[in-house]
Amino acid sequence: MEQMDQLLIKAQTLIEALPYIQKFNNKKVVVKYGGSAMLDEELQLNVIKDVALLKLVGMQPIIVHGGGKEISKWVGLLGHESKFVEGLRVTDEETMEVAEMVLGKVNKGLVQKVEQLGVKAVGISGKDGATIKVEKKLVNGQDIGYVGNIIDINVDLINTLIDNNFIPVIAPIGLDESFHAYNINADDVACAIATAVGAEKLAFLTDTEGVYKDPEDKRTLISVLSLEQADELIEGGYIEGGMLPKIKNCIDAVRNGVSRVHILDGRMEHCLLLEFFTNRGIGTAIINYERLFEHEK
Ligand SMILES: Nc1ncnc2c1ncn2[C@@H]1O[C@H](COP(=O)(O)OP(=O)(O)O)[C@@H](O)[C@H]1O
Ligand SMILES: CC(=O)N[C@@H](CCC(=O)OP(=O)(O)O)C(=O)O
Repeated sequence: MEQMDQLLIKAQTLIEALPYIQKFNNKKVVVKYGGSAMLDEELQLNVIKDVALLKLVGMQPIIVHGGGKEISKWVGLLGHESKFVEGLRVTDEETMEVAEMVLGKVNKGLVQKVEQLGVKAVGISGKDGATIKVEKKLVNGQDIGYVGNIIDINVDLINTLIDNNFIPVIAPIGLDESFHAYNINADDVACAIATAVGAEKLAFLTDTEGVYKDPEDKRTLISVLSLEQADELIEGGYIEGGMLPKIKNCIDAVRNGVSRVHILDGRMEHCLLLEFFTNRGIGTAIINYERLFEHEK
């Protein structure tokens, strides 16, 4: 009897997913995968299984990955210390070389895992097909090296891959007008790509439950954040380090028409499936209330 109950729960879970599967059918969804949630191989496989499932039920997922912690590890092994300004890595010529090597390895590792599950994937960086065009990014007027500010996304290659049933897996590297390689914050890439392809949803998988009002107090997790509240949190100094570019990107993506932007805990098993296919909101959703009401009219 107990076994029968468990089977019924499984069936109910599938039924609960049905409206979401219909809603997102043929829709592009961008998954940004980064942080220490990437370092654990088993966790990585679970995240990739979720993305493969999104693909198999008819969505068009695009993975944009980071690898910041892995880059810092290798910069350290070479005897240097990583420096960041407003969450962005100061990138000299040597660091750029390390970043390209590490991100290339991370990229192909993710592709390998998707392929292992019988789903087609192609790993690219923003260099391929001139997908990501950048200029040098200045932070408060400060030159922090080969750090790119995205000025254009060419969606041709991404769309060709999707049209041919591949999941594009994208590393955060771009080219400037003289074809020099630049390191780009992966959150910037996810946001720019989600906007350029007109994604229905953008999910950031990171190493925190979501956004806290007070990062020291886990009870202050915010489930839904309006654009105005997000601006206030930034101005109030509640958002620090790598969360700063993430939230700024969430705000940009929502302002530029991506309907749903979520920050999820990539360390939580199957957080993507729970977010996509159940009524239980997890993590933090960043919402444009005006557009939400427009939708409902
Ligand atoms: N208000 C906040 N709420 C949640 N996390 C925050 C906040 N302010 C700063 N953070 C930090 O931001 C980190 C996530 O950003 P980051 O390390 O860049 O992630 P990723 O590598 O996945 O892009 C968290 O681990 C946390 O330490
Ligand atoms: C300019 C810049 O900061 N680039 C990032 C690119 C990788 C990244 O963003 O990785 P996560 O998403 O895992 O943090 C870096 O070098 O760390």
